[in-house]
Amino acid sequence: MQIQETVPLDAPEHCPGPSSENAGTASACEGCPNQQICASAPRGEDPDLPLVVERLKEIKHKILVLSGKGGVGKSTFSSQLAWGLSLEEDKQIGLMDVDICGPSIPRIMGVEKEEAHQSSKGWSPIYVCPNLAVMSIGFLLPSEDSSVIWRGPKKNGLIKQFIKDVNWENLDYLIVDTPPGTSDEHLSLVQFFKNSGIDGAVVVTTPQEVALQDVRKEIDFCRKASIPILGLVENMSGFVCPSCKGKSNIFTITTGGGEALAKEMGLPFLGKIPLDPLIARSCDFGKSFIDECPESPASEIIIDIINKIDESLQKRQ
Ligand SMILES: Nc1ncnc2c1ncn2[C@@H]1O[C@H](COP(=O)(O)OP(=O)(O)OP(=O)(O)O)[C@@H](O)[C@H]1O
Repeated sequence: MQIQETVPLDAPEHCPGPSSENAGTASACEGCPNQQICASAPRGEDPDLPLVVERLKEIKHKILVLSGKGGVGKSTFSSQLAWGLSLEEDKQIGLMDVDICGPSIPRIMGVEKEEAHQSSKGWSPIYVCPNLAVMSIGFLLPSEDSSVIWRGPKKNGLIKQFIKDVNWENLDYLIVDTPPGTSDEHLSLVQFFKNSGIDGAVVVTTPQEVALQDVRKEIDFCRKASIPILGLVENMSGFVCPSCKGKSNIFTITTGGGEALAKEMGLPFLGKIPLDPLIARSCDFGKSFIDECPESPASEIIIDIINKIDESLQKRQ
């Protein structure tokens, strides 16, 4: 199933797409909240697309990390995935944060006080260890507050600049931490990554019913945009008591949680990561949880999920 990737998901019926000749002026545009923006935006295929494709050519595997809801642990999982993949020292890993309104990767990766530097080859990512580089769109924002009111074309322009100008060099894996839901950022990512290929998306949810509902929309978005789904991760799946190690469920699971949803939607279920205060602590201190607490059951589960993702990517080659 292929859709016009540039048509927003909340667009009116018969939306011609923001880059079409009659964007903002067609009869279908009447009453659309984006009409003004579309009417004034540039037309046709983006002339910078070849530059974006050239930049992304150096990256072997590209993985999007998505969630329907905010706060379910998407950035936490993205960071663990990056740390975990970097344990193979001969592999080069990049972690890219495109959450314009709430970039949290710099803090989680312990680089929030760093500044990105520009060279003749573009922006250099920040290395947290020799084979793990991090870059956040937050490093390019003029001020923390200005981004919150940005809409469609301006966000799209910033994401394009970000993808085009960051000099990752040769990467084996690029993990892209996205904002929650299906917003302008996702449409831009699909537009800029489509010609160089996205290997797939990992979708993160909690077992809570409201989170699962939104995940269905995320899965639908991936299917419409022809993004393969590598699998579903259930995060905050029960609480492990630090003293007795007993597990209790925090969210009432009425429809079977992430595992049942994955089965229903015909997707691989990658695993259940428990709520563990030590995961939150590692993130707050910018450390790798799997390095800090290798013996923890949560670490074993995270490593198992990473291995499953890696195996599925190798099979796709
Ligand atoms: N398994 C876990 N155990 C304990 N705390 C967790 C776990 N996963 C995430 N957290 C904590 O939950 C909070 C939200 O996580 P995170 O920022 O990764 O969510 P998110 O989905 O990326 O949010 P947003 O969509 O707003 O960017 C953080 O404080 C994080 O440390």
